[in-house]
Amino acid sequence: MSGTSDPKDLAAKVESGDLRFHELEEHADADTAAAARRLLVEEQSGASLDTVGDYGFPAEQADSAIENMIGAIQVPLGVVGPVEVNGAATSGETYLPLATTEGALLASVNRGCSVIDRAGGATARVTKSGMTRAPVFRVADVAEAEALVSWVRDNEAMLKEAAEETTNHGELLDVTPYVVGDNVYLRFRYDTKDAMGMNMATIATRAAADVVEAETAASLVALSGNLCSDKKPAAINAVEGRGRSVTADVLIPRDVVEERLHTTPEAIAEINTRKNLVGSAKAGGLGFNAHVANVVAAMFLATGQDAAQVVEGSNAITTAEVKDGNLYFSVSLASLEVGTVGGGTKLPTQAEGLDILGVRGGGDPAGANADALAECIATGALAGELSLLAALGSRHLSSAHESLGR
Ligand SMILES: CC(C)(COP(=O)([O-])OP(=O)([O-])OC[C@H]1O[C@@H](n2cnc3c(N)ncnc32)[C@H](O)[C@@H]1OP(=O)([O-])[O-])[C@@H](O)C(=O)NCCC(=O)NCCSC(=O)C[C@@](C)(O)CC(=O)[O-]
Ligand SMILES: NC(=O)C1=CN([C@@H]2O[C@H](COP(=O)(O)OP(=O)(O)OC[C@H]3O[C@@H](n4cnc5c(N)ncnc54)[C@H](OP(=O)(O)O)[C@@H]3O)[C@@H](O)[C@H]2O)C=CC1
Repeated sequence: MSGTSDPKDLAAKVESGDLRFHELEEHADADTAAAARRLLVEEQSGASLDTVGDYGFPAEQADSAIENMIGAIQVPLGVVGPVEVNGAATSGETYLPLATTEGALLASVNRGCSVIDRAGGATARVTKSGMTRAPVFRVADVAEAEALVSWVRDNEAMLKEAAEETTNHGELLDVTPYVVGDNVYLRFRYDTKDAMGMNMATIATRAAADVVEAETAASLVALSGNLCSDKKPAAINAVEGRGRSVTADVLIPRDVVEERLHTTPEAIAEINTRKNLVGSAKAGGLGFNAHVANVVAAMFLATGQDAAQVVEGSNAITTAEVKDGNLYFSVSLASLEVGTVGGGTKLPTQAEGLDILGVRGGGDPAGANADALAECIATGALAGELSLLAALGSRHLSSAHESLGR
């Protein structure tokens, strides 16, 4: 990079057609480039961007996270807890970082955490792991489709070798074919360790798709054929999982439910059945829960995850049962796509969010940090479900949002 450190000079060159709006980082440092774009946007829109331009990290550090940068949006960040997470990858008391603009949300999750803590903590486990990419191939007819499926079954090792040549950490776990007429979808599933893995899986699948095209009659139509399925509501993720499948549960003594949540185990179990299970079934929903997306979104923002994948993160089922008079409560997130390396996790504020949980960077063994993050998010989701169902039981939902959320 060489050139000017004057944003006005840069902006003038864009206006005169000498420089392109998206190439300013080639002619100035990233902060100057962002300042020049603000000037251009302010002039065009009449907006004042002083606050957007008042960000607390060098713009250069956001280089791999955004193009056409003009500044940063600041979302308030808070914590709930500390709460005891008894996971396989993490254990002990931890604060959970949540970034949100929804008043009452942290109060609610905090209440849930305090109840979980009084019950001895949440147990959390990742039960399945794998990031998927499913290219679609065109074949001549059903006979050729079947031939491709057979070839894939016989040659998975060849595909694995090609895919894994593109990555030091990723491992191809399996390839599942789906046939629809003359379309063949190959759903590649990878262990992406501590990375969320969508770039890693896409690059590896491209290499494997080249082998499929070279060795069979199939023709690649699109590297993503939507059976992956990324950033869209899809039953395949709810059933088969994507990213981490993670479950958290807790057994809460009756007196804690009554004293801290102002309701009973029976009321929470009934609400869960009639609302989260029957209500969601009637609505044709995929999320048999109350507001898992709230905690997933807030913890995703706080820790640098890809916000669009909250779609999959909300594929969760909440269960509630009265056991010997006490409340057994669980939440199972089928497709939680999380990483502690790569993507937005590299940004300074998000990396500090990961530090609160002690999971920044690669884990030992690789994958352990992303597993721990999944266990923490599942615990937060458990707390949120518990508190909201209790508020519905004690009829405190609207009053809570009158006093805290407006
Ligand atoms: C608001 C509460 C917690 C009050 O509940 P409460 O029991 O009256 O509160 P409290 O004053 O007795 O305090 C109990 C604990 O709550 C926490 N707490 C309490 N206040 C705060 C605060 N200001 N800041 C931080 N933490 C707070 C804190 O842990 C505290 O313990 P302490 O530390 O005092 O021993 C309760 O009424 C509640 O949880 N309401 C539910 C609100 C909620 O869950 N909203 C979620 C968003 S709803 C939505 O977006 C989705 C939806 C609803 O559309 C989905 C659907 O269709 O279901
Ligand atoms: N391409 C696409 O279609 C899509 C991309 N995205 C974006 O993809 C990004 C996330 O992709 P992702 O692949 O996770 O991240 P990156 O593309 O940032 O790659 C992360 C890299 O970190 C390296 N790495 C270092 N230590 C570890 C470790 N302990 N475990 C795993 N990997 C490690 C790996 O290199 P190596 O592979 O050499 O081992 C890995 O490929 C996000 O920015 C997201 O927004 C989102 C959806 C779709």
